[in-house]
Amino acid sequence: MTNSPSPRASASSLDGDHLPTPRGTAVRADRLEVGYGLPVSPPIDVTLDIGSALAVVGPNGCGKSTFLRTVVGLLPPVSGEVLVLEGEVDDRHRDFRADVAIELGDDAFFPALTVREHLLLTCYGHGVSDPAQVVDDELGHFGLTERADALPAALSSGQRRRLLLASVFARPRRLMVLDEPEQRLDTAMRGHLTRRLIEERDGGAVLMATHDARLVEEAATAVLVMSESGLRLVDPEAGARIVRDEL
Ligand SMILES: Nc1ncnc2c1ncn2[C@@H]1O[C@H](COP(=O)(O)OP(=O)(O)OP(=O)(O)O)[C@@H](O)[C@H]1O
Repeated sequence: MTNSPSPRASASSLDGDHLPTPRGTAVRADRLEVGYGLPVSPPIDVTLDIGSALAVVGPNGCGKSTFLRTVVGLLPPVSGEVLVLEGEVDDRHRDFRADVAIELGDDAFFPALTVREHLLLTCYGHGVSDPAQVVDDELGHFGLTERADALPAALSSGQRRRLLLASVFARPRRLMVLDEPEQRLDTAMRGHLTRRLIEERDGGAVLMATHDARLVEEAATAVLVMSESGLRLVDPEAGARIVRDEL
């Protein structure tokens, strides 16, 4: 661990002092090396504040998913340290799972539960107070109302993706961790997701890996550019340009 503060991916650090004061730290990585026995990227130093959204971009295989998997406790750090919501990363701990909503692109469904039943189950598991209403709202947001009684096998791949994203938004959370949430979504739904992620910054934080320049430009407050040669923290406009022109 270093004594110097890690680069801060908060809106305020990149845009001046006119934005609301952050309310706590969502993710802090200190000289964090991620990988599978051996590191797959240079050490990561970054701080993501509540009220901010960090997009992680870079070419295929640079370690974006591996970083996200380490942040949510699915992989141990190779070296260095990561703190989530100012505490240890431990996905066995109920508080950690209550605070951190994860969508890493793994299609995992109960084959005999409908779309609505999947969302209700998520709400019950997280103690949502008005599950029926929340589920109706998310079905509407993600364009699944007409498919609410369908089984996963009867959905299109984009609709399955919408269900996974709806599950993340249906439950309480302080930090959202998303791996390429734009995958398999049509343009309209990508726009809708972008708006939801912007709203998420009101009291929450978002950490996402993405290859979508528009999502970077509109939904992120800072961008971590990963590459073999090193890591850079840039503003969303520069990050979107890098995604469009260099990746
Ligand atoms: N389970 C694993 N065991 C060993 N190496 C792995 C494993 N999963 C991924 N890797 C390797 O780790 C490196 C980083 O992979 P990672 O999935 O984090 O990349 P990424 O930046 O998310 O790529 P993409 O843009 O393709 O999603 C790659 O070289 C990959 O081959």
